[in-house]
Amino acid sequence: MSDENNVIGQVHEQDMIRVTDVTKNYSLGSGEVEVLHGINMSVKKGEFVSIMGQSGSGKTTLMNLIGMLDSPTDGSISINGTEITGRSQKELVQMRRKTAGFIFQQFHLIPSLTAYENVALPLVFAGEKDEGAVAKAMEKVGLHHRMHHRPSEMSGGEQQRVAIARAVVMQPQILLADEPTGALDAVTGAKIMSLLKSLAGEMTVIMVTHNRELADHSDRIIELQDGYVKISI
Ligand SMILES: Nc1ncnc2c1ncn2[C@@H]1O[C@H](COP(=O)(O)OP(=O)(O)OP(=O)(O)O)[C@@H](O)[C@H]1O
Repeated sequence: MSDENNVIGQVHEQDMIRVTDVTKNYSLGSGEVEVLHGINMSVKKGEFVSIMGQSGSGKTTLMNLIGMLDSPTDGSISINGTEITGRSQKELVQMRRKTAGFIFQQFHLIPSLTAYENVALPLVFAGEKDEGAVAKAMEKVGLHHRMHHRPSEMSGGEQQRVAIARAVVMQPQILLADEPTGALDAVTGAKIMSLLKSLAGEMTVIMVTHNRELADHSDRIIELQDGYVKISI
């Protein structure tokens, strides 16, 4: 694939995410395998972008790099104008805490904690106490009436809402969602999509999905194929 096909959008002052010539290799027993082959893309502040592509095309790998959970082998990534490549683990943890919120297909709530306590966790880890922020996040996801329920006492959709509240309680600039509706029925999934859509603008939302219908709710779709950007609509 030519470099031209691999360039998405123009570099722009308002870019929240800028990925430049990013490659990612994983070590595999005898050697290394390259799974991202020079990705170029940018996402504007407040934009809602879906990343699509077949299984193994590199969606989660790219998402983990943007979310500072992993580092590229080569190339550079900047978030809101700040270069994140070449940083120490400690710096990355700090930047991630301030900048990014994550949600996953499985909600990853702590079963023994109430909804309120689950949402408050990032504040606890940051050594902050802000009951107003927890209430505000719960309100944002429409779950202020479920504050004291435990995950087992909530539906899947409600649990994902709690996970979203936890992801946004620190007011991240970017919300990263990996198959956020994969464990939900179609109606519940559509409601979660509306919620994500309502959060975009206030923050930049990146969603990995296999579902084209869901991706159509976003502002733009970036499609990966075998570690290359295939198309951006
Ligand atoms: N830690 C790892 N070590 C070695 N190879 C890996 C590792 N993580 C991912 N890979 C490989 O990298 C490629 C891309 O994986 P990735 O999980 O990013 O794909 P994906 O598009 O998110 O797939 P899916 O839709 O199935 O989740 C795959 O071939 C995978 O086997």
